[in-house]
Amino acid sequence: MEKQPRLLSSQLLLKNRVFEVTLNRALLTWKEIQTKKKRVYGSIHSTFKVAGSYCVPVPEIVAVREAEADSRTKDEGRWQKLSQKPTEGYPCAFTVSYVERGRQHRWRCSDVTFHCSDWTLCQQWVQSIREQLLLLTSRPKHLLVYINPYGGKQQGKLIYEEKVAPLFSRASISTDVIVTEYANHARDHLKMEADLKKYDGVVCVGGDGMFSEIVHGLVSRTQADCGVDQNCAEEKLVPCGIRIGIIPAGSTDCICYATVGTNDPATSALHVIVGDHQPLDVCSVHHNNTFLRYSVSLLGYGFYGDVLADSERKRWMGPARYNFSGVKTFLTHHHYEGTVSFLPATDILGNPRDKTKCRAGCYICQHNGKLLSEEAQLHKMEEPVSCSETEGDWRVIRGKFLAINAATMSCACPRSPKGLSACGPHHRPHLAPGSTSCVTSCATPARPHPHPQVLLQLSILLKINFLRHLLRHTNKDDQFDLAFVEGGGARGGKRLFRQICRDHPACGCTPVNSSWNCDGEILPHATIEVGVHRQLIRLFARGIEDQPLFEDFCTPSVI
Ligand SMILES: CCCCCCCCCCCCC/C=C/[C@@H](O)[C@H](COP(=O)(O)O)NC(=O)CCCCCCCCCCCCCCC
Ligand SMILES: Nc1ncnc2c1ncn2[C@@H]1O[C@H](COP(=O)(O)OP(=O)(O)O)[C@@H](O)[C@H]1O
Ligand SMILES: [Ca+2]
Repeated sequence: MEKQPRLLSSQLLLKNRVFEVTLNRALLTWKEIQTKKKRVYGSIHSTFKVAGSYCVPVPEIVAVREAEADSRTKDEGRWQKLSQKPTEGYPCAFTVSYVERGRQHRWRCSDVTFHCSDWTLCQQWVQSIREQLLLLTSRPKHLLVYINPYGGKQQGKLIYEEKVAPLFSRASISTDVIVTEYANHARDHLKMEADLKKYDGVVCVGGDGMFSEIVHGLVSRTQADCGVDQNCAEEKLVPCGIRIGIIPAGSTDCICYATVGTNDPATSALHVIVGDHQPLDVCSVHHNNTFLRYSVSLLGYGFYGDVLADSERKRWMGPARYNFSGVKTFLTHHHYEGTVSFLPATDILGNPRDKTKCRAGCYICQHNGKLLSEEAQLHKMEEPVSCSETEGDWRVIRGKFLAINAATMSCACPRSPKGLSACGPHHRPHLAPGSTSCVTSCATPARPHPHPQVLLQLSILLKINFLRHLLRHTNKDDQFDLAFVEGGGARGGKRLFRQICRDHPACGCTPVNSSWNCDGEILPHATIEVGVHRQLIRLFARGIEDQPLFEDFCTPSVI
C-alpha cells in the first residue's frame, strides 16, 4: 500500500501502558513502547523498545467518542514517566469503536480507549478521526428499516432492538423503523409510499422471504419510475439505486449467509455501517408474458418445491420445519416429468469446477463476467454435451426429475455451508456474473448419453444417490460428480427455461405437478420462463472474505 502522510501522532496511554498512536488517511495504528533498563558504560539509561503493534483501517472505524471520567489517577505515575501531567477536570480520553474479525466471518464491534495528557490533545484526536470518517461517503446516514416479526423464530423485533439498533446509534445512523403487520406490507410500502429520497439504504430484518418482499418493492418501484414494463419478459430492467442491508432473522437466511459468510445480526449490522457494496443478479420469472416473481436465491421445482409446500403447514415448528419436511419429502420420493430448455453460459467464467473463488472484490463479478482468461476458453471447449437435445443455441432436457434447481447464487446457509450451486470449486458461484446455475437431478433419462458426468441412473439407485447428493451439501465434497446429477451454467439476459411441460403423462406412481419454490415462496404455476438480470440490486455487504489463518478474535491486526 502507498505510504500515507501522517495526520496525527502522539504518545498515549492504553491500559496504563504507553503507545505511539498514529493516524493517517488509511490506518489508525498503535504500537506499544516498552521502557527497558539498559546498562551503558556503567550508568543506567532508559531506552525505548517497540513491542506489540496494532492497526485498524479507517473505513472499519465505527465511531469515536470522548470517554467518560477515566481512571486517570491510576495513570499519574505513567504520565510522570513521560514528563507530562494530565489536565484536571476535563475528559482526557477517547474511545474508538472498530470492526474486529472473529471466527467464521463474524464481525464484532470492539472498543479501545486511549488516555491523553491534556484535553486539547484529546479533542484534536477526536476531531481528526471524525474528519476522516466524514470523508467515507459510501456510509449510510439515514436508513429505512423493515422488521418481519413473524419469520424464523419470531425474534425479528428483539434481534433488531438488542443487536442492531445499538450499533446503528453508535455509528450515528438515524433510522425510520416499520414493523410489518401483514405479508407484503413492506413490498407495497416500498412500491407505493416510501419517500426513498430521504434514505441512503433499506434494511430488511427477516429471512429470504422478507428480503424478497424488499426486492420486489424496490425493483417494481424503479421500473415504474423509469417506465419499464415488468410484464414484458424481454425488457431490460433498470438497476435499483438504493442499497439493501440484510439482518438475518428468518429460517434459512441464505442470501445473507452467501454474501457475508455467516448469519449473524451484529456482523450484518457492521457490514451496513461500513457501507460496502455487493451487486447481485436477479432472475425474473414470467408465465405467458405475465410477470410472476423475482428470484435471488433458489428457484426449485420438485424436491425443494415439495419441501416448501409441506413445511409451510408446519410454521409453528420454526426453522426446524424444513428438516422435518425434507426427510418426509425425501422418503415419499416424487418425481415429475418435464422439459427444461436453456442457453448454456459459454461466455462467462463460473463454470462447474471453475478454479476461481468468488470472494470480496471478486474480479469476475467486477468485470462484467466476460470471458477473460485462457482457463475459461478451455471450459468453453470442454462444455459437456449431456443428455440434452439442441435447438439452435438452446439445450433441451426431457425426463423425469426429482428436482430442477436454478440457483442465482451459491445458496450457502448453515444447513449447507458450501451451498448448492454447481458453479465454483466449492459450488459457490459468483454473486453477480450474470448467469444462473441450473442443476437437474433426473429420475430417468429421456435418452442416455455416454458422457460420464451426465449419464443418468435408474430411480432405485437414484434414491440412494440423491441422499448422497443431499449429504454432500453438508460438507466439502463435490455434489456434482454423481452420475445422475447434471450441472451447468445458463446464460443471462435470455430465457432460461422455456417450459416445464404439464401435459406429458407421468407414470402411475407420481403426482402430475410439483410447485416452484421461489426464494422460499410457493409459485403455483408449473410452466415458467426465467431470465437473469445482471447486478440489478446492491447489498450492504463485502462478499465473503478470505479467512485469516489465526483462530481467535484477532483484529486489530498485529503488524
Ligand atoms: C441428510 C442431510 C441433508 C442436508 C441437505 C441440506 C440441503 C440444504 C440446501 C439448502 C438450500 C437452500 C436454498 C435456500 C432457499 C431459501 O431462499 C428458502 C427460503 O429461505 P427462508 O426460510 O429464510 O425464507 N429456503 C428454503 O426453501 C428451505 C429449503 C430447505 C431444504 C431443507 C432440506 C432438508 C433435506 C433433508 C433430507 C434428508 C434426507 C434424509 C433421509 C433419511
Ligand atoms: N407481519 C407479517 N405477518 C405475517 N407474514 C408476514 C409479515 N411480514 C412479512 N410476512 C411474510 O412472512 C413470510 C415469511 O417470512 P420470512 O422472512 O421468509 O421468514 P422465514 O425465513 O421464517 O420463512 C414471508 O412470506 C413474508 O412475506
Ligand atoms: Ca420464507
